[in-house]
Amino acid sequence: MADSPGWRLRQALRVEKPLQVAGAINAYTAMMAERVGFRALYVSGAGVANASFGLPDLGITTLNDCLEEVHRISGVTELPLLVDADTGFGGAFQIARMIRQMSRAGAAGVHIEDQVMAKRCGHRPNKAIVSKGEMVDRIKAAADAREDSHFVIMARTDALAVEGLEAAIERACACVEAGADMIFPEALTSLEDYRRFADAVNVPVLANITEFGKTPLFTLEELRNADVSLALYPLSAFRAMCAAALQVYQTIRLEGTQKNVVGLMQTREELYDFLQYHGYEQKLDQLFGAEGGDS
Ligand SMILES: C[C@](O)(C(=O)O)[C@H](CC(=O)O)C(=O)O
Ligand SMILES: [Mg+2]
Repeated sequence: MADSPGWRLRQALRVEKPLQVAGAINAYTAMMAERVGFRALYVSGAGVANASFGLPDLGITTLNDCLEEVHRISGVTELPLLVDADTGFGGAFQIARMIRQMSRAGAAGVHIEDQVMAKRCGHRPNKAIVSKGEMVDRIKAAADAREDSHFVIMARTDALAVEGLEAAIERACACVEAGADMIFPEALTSLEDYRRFADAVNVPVLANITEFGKTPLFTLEELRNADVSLALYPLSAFRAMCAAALQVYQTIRLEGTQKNVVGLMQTREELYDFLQYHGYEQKLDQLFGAEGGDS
């Protein structure tokens, strides 16, 4: 399908390398990320769990929880959305159903990982992974379920921490063979390892540049030199929003006024600009006349 979200994600990879993929914790931040020029957005599994449900990223949230975010975000942006589908949310038929529902909700692609269903954050210790065979089956089920051939199936492997580099690369290659369009090697620690993956798999490789994890905050230039095709910032804006929110709450509580933290805030004018508030207002006036409301 020309001009489907999947097609747009593949196009974006052609114009930008590494393609910067910005985590959007909700519909409004997606609009801001689009406005500053990102060409692709990300719906983080950790983000859905943490921000929408106040839960840790331990495989507790469901496909529907995630789909709801995808719906909301795809409703306000034309940018292609890469979505974190964790372990696929079930067995082969559930993975197939997940792919169709993600696609219908407006996703451009998903990544599915090889952790066991009771998953952990990729940058935490004691991860357990399924066998290579089981992971390959997840990818086969996903690739087979596509209704739009451009919809992107990205295989994420968490195997580095469990089985080492060679085994992780072998898994990634098996996933490509099974139909994965792109590879997400999780929690790598060196540029050299990214290069090894990129050389071996021959499909685009994503680097997850998440803060406070195992992967150093490599620059775009460094990633480009390691032949990385996508640079992901899954929770960067969310972490900053949380720190600012905490500061505002603490200040109001302690000082009895928010005067000292107003500088941290986005103004009403900026908010309305991103939302195109005045355009809506004009529409109202045009439809129903200008009298009657507050300004
Ligand atoms: C990319 C990730 O899967 C996510 O859900 O955003 C997380 C990010 C994080 O916890 O920093 C992961 O790397 O497991
Ligand atoms: Mg995740």
